[in-house]
Amino acid sequence: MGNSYISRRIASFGYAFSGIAAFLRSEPHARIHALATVIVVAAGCWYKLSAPEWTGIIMVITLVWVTEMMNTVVEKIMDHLSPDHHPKVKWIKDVAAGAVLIAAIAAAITGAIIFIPHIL
Ligand SMILES: Nc1ncnc2c1ncn2[C@@H]1O[C@H](COP(=O)(O)OP(=O)(O)OP(=O)(O)O)[C@@H](O)[C@H]1O
Repeated sequence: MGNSYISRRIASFGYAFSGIAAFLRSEPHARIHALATVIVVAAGCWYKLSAPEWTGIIMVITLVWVTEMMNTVVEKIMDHLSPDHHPKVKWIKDVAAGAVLIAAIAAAITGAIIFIPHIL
């Protein structure tokens, strides 16, 4: 029983990693986020950010990735369940996109607060 529980948990990790790979393969947005993440992490190493600064950067990078992935999931669900144009679908997709926008604004402000003093 213990072994099968562990095998199921390992399989779940496999599905989660294949989900991340599928997101990167199918969504051009995801590749832009990946490039932006690499640039921000490289800049963080270059400016030798402190532990609290890294924590802030990692939190907002995560927030942007998670909201973008959930927004994509919402879009795919709605396109699958309701391919026709519908005001309720518009509301759902617009609110999901709004969540991504909030995360992106928070990331831009946090990035500015952390990096501008280093650059100056
Ligand atoms: N079935 C629909 N019914 C009503 N409005 C829709 C529908 N599909 C899309 N829209 C409108 O078009 C906008 C864009 O939707 P879409 O699914 O094309 O996402 P997108 O912003 O192009 O995302 P991506 O570029 O990641 O594909 C939605 O936010 C919504 O306002």
